[in-house]
Amino acid sequence: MSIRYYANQKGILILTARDESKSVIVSMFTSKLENLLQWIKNTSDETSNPSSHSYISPKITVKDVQDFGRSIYSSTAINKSELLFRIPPSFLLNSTTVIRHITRHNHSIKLTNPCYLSIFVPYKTVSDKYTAVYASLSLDQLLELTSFQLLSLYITFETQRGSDSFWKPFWDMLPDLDDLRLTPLVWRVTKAPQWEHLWSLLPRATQAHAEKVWSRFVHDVDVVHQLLSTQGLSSEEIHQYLPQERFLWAWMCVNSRCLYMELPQSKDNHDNFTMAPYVDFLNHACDDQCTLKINSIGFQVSTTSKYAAGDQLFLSYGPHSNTFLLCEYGFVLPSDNTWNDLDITHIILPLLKPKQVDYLKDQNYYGEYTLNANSGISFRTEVVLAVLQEQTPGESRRLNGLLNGNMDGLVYQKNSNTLLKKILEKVVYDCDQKMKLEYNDDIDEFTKERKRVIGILYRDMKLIARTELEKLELLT
Ligand SMILES: C[S@@+](CC[C@H](N)C(=O)[O-])C[C@H]1O[C@@H](n2cnc3c(N)ncnc32)[C@H](O)[C@@H]1O
Repeated sequence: MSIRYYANQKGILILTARDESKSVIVSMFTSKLENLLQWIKNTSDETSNPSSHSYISPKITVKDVQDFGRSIYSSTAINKSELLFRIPPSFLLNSTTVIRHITRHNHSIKLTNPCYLSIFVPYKTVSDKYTAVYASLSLDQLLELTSFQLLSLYITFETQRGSDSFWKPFWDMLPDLDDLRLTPLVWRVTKAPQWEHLWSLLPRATQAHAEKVWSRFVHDVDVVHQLLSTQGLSSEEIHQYLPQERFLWAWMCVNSRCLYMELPQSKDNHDNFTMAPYVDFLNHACDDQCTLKINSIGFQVSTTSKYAAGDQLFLSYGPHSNTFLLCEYGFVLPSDNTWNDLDITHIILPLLKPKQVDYLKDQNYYGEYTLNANSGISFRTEVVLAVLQEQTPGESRRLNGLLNGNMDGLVYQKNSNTLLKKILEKVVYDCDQKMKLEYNDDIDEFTKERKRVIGILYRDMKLIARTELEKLELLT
């Protein structure tokens, strides 16, 4: 249970705590935040020894608000291009720092790469059953894990080490699993009430994305379990060291809070990320409102626009549709997500004849037929609508002209528009049935919320279909 502040329309924060128990929760939040600041040796003077101190602008504050969770607000006006945070490398959680901390417990490993040696680790460390596992792991075994697997394993272990973990102040400010309750992966792993039904209600494209997240998670669980079994742990012990819900929570914290950062020892781009205390309180908005810079003195965030006192500060996590945001982060933008798209692949594929399928596969245009909220139909969609008009597409000069960019495709437009109109009318009809979920009255609060976001996804899809239909009507 966490206390919330409610932002009114002007973004002014109103604390709703009235009774004493709620005030206790508020003061716990404040003291955990202070611990975090103390731990990262915060200074509000950006000139003082930047290589070891974190800088947190004195013009910002963290609040826990409804619908957003912990969020960063300006406490006074902030200009464009002002530095907001600088977190030094030793306080960033990524595969470099984790390997440095883990190998501290294994005296036979000598790290030589300078990227590890500049990381601060406490001289005194407490030994326990978790550090005994660290001590048994070789550097090769650690380097074989993806950053994702390594960080999820480490967070799961370290959070069970309580105050003996160097990172405790950071763990204490991570969200609860309940805060991530809208994520389909979380419903599925925790077997939430009606999860199978909820899963079946998801739009196809969202369901497909949620399946991919599930497969990634299951794969990571398998890899980490296998690693621990090679260290001599029985399967019962593995479940004690890595309780499923705690691992899920750690995995979701990594997934929803990782920021791109190139790391010297990473095997591929997926490993290039870090978690950054305090910076990770920034919520997402479509427009890029902050900019990131990474160098030897750490991870730095500056503003790209002005803020008035009381504004919430945002960072764009990337060009993400609501499907992506829900599956990966556990939230949706209720309106104006310019990256939303409508996937009509499942309606188009059954219309294709074998020769058309072969042609599309040959040309790498098979599947992923979408319309975007802003830019309308994608080129892939335009191509497939043209291919549907060709009996022997491989022999069509006009089709090849369209694909090579030598022809504008006008010759196909009339029939493409007629077919697209029928498809979009079907989408609108289907969405009309499902959008009502946004206003469901399920008696279980969490199920109600989950259904509400599914309803929003259908509303998003209908909006794109209707906008495109209006454009088509103007053309006829
Ligand atoms: C990097 S964290 C941001 C801090 C987070 N609010 C917290 O309480 O710790 C990312 C998480 O914040 C929440 N979040 C981010 N942007 C949001 C938004 N625009 N609306 C609602 N929730 C958002 C989601 O739960 C997401 O998984």
